[in-house]
Amino acid sequence: MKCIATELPGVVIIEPTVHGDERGFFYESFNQARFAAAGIDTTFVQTNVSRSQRGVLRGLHYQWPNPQGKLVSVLDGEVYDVAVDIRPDSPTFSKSVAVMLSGENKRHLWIAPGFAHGFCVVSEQATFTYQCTSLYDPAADAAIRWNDARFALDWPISDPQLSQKDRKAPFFDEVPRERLPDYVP
Ligand SMILES: Cc1cn([C@H]2C[C@H](O)[C@@H](COP(=O)(O)OP(=O)(O)O[C@H]3O[C@H](C)C(=O)[C@H](O)[C@H]3O)O2)c(=O)[nH]c1=O
Repeated sequence: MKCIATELPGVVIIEPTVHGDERGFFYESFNQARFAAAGIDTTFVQTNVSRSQRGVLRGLHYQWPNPQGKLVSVLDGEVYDVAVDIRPDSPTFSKSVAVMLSGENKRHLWIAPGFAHGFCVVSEQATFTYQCTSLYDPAADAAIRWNDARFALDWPISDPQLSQKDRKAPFFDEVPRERLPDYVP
């Protein structure tokens, strides 16, 4: 597998080694030893799958307390995936990384705990799957408005289909400090 650093420490693009043969292909989506050797020493306790149609945008979401690290990828279709540093004390606060993830490129994105995450679907359909380092905690589940000008995200769609929760998500400046992740160097 190949790891590609991004401008955000804690957000890493991973390209798995794909084993193709006349039947199709095989790749390891996660291998604890290989990830640890690459500096991502983690395990996962929950795997999620969501399916969305073109134009759907899910995000920007995070958990605090009980933040989740996420290893995200697309099984089929294509999404524009975004991780945003929302930790006020972080040296890279308010910076973001955007990556195209697709069933074709098989790219994964590791997003350490403390970042907000979101994606929008640019194919007819997309099956999105991600492993989390901590369990879903509805009381800690939080969202920030997808198009908050503070983060200047360059979404490839302008009028996304949003959940009710995401339509009403607060802007960053409306979120009390205690509901934002702490920066852990
Ligand atoms: C996240 C989650 C949700 N749910 C239930 C709660 C709702 O009844 C339903 C849909 O939840 P929600 O609208 O929050 O799902 P998404 O909008 O896809 O949220 C996710 O999408 C963004 C991109 C993320 O990175 C987060 O992991 C996650 O917030 O699934 C669960 O039962 N377990 C879970 O772990």
